[in-house]
Amino acid sequence: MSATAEKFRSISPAEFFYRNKEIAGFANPARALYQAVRELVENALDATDAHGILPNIEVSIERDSVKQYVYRISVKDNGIGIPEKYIPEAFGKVLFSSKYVLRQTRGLFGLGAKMVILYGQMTVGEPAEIISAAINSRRIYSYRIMIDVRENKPIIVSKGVWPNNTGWHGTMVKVAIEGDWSRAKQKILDYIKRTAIVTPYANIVFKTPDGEIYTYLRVTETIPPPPRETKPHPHGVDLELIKTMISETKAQRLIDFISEEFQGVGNVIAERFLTKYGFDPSKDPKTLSKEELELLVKALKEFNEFRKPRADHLSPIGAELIKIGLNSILKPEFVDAVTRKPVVYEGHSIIVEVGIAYGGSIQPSEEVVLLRYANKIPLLYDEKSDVAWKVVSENIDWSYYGIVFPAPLAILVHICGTKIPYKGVGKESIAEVPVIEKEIEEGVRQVARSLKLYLARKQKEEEMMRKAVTIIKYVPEVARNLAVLSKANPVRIDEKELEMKIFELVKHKYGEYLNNISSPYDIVIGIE
Ligand SMILES: Nc1ncnc2c1ncn2[C@@H]1O[C@H](COP(=O)(O)OP(=O)(O)OP(=O)(O)O)[C@@H](O)[C@H]1O
Repeated sequence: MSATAEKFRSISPAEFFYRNKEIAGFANPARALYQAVRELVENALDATDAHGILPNIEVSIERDSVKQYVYRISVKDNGIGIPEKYIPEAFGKVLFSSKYVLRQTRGLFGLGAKMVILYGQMTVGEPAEIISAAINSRRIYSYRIMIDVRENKPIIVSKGVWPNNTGWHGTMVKVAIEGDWSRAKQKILDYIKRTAIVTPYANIVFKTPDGEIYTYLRVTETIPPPPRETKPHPHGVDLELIKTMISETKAQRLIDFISEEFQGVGNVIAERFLTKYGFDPSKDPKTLSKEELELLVKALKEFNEFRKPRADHLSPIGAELIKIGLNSILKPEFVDAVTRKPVVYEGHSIIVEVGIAYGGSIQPSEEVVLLRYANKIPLLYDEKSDVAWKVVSENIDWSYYGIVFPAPLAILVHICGTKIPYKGVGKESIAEVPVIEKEIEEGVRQVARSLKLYLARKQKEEEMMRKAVTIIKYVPEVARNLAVLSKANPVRIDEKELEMKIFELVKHKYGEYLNNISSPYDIVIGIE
């Protein structure tokens, strides 16, 4: 038997994702349509709110009149735009991004927009169109682009330039892909709605292939402080990172390298650290041996006198905005939210935020309605494998908080940070990292306690109301009887007047529960 020789070759990142589109969320036409909208909307939001611009986002999906499986997606924003020289690669080279820095953005992998274009190319074959003007650009550029999968580079099909007379800035991306609107519709509508909940400062207009228009208008002009780039924390480094940092640093002494390139390290601490572990502070970091580098990484992770990672570069939504968002979209009877203090995960700060909404327009259901977010991205798939699901369904005993299912209860969990432990590049669920799980649990308990107080107060009010109503119910009768008895009395008593007098007495005692009741007759009708 003759063995055939194995054929070896390497493939480009574009080809890898072309072959494995499922791992990026493009498993079938329905999922792909959802994922495409998501990737483009997230880029639009990153280009606006992460730069302090109040977002105006227009999303449209149109069905091709002949090929019914073809959908044309267009997403337009008023963001910072893309400098012309980067447009082709930003949309035509897989793993090309402006977000490979330590900054809290929705985008992370340098993949999303390219996957949409690649998927469109595989299923429909039309080039994608990108129209963009960077801030202060005197021209608007338009590129029609395809991706050279083998070479992982953009193919520019055509290019246009216009004068930017109105000072417009922003980006519009148009791409045709195979989709399945009927199966994706609910998820896409949910996605847009959940995005609107955490961006109450955005205008979002969504035009569906059925000709419906969903509009989420800005309800506040308050926008979270934009995220800022930060430096790595010593506890988060590994051998590879330290090598890169050393190759890029301008510092010529170890002490300068440690104090300048890391966050949370001043000169004094850097010196104490280096002395403790026997490093010469004036040594050139570029001359460290392999063994010394290994020792340095171990020591950086171990030394516990560095300041904790800072979190002022992060951009949490904030409890007030969460409450505004939940109120305006879910219209509940009760809402509360909390932004927890930062915690540290592998040398990165993480902030967990939790919101709660109860009653009102929320439909009672057998389970908590869980609204999950990471860096302001709504996560809709793989709910059951997410750490937040574990917390609300396993760790919390809701009966302790006075909740009996079915209940009209929604919990919002937002995790933000420069490193999020997503379970995959599709960014749909978050791993069960103990420190994050604990924070979510504490946050949920905090807002659940506030709901419990509200429900207890409401129950007491209802009891008092019932009591007052029961008493008042008899007012007319007691008054009549008193009037009859008083007939023997020479002084004439007006029956009506007496009823009102007794009613006023009762109202005086229970007045705060009887705001809408001005006469005993209102009650008699109302209570049965
Ligand atoms: N609407 C937009 N406005 C401004 N810049 C954009 C826009 N869309 C994309 N870009 C630029 O193109 C780059 C590539 O986008 P892409 O969606 O491929 O990856 P990403 O957003 O960096 O990461 P991820 O794969 O996690 O979404 C972005 O980093 C950004 O610089």
